[in-house]
Amino acid sequence: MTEFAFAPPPVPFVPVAGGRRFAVRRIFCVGRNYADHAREMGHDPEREPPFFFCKPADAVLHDGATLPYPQGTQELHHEGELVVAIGGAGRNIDTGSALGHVFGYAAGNDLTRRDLQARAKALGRPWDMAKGFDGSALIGEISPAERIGHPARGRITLSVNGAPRQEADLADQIWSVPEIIAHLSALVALAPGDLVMTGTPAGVGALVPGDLCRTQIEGLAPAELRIGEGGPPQAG
Ligand SMILES: CC(=O)CC(=O)C(=O)O
Repeated sequence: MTEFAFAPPPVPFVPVAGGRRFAVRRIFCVGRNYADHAREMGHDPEREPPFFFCKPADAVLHDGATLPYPQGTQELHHEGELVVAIGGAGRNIDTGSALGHVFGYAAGNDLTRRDLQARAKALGRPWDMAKGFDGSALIGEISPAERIGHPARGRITLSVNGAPRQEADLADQIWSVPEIIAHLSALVALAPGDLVMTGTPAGVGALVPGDLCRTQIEGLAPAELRIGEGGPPQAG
């Protein structure tokens, strides 16, 4: 058998409640999925179909991790989000069967280098370097759908050092989880290991070294990270 030129990298994973690991394949993110957040970013929520961007699988950060303040930015922002873990393959999935492709749910934080994003938007360039940097995808422990069902409503909050910054209800999402899966699977074939970060409510804001940032969603394990001084990410 032909050998690899170097040892294959470790498989990124997210812990699952009860002890297993969810191997991460890809991370998709939905943009502007809460009307109030779309408005705070200067957009009209009524007229826009969902759009997607990606983060690398190895951008995953576990609950309890310290993220050294990322390089290349002066404006690191938090975005608390519901994360959907895909457990069943499919494309062109209809909304009626979409939930059958879901393995479970987690709380997460779509960390964003807002200054780089603003520059990319102004120049009509991709968001990859604003959204897909090392440690940019905090994903909390996954609760399997077979245990908790499929949360269509419930409080989602994000706090920094205990002070509330973001608060909404999952029912406020413009596009529901089945609709997101239907739209996304019309663009790519979904597969077990894919994660979908489903968008953030209003109230995004800056994080600085020393901050403790916690995303909490009713019925799910919280996802927390601390911001450290600059340097490579450290495991949780
Ligand atoms: C404007 C954004 O940063 C998009 C996004 O990540 C979200 O709405 O969530």
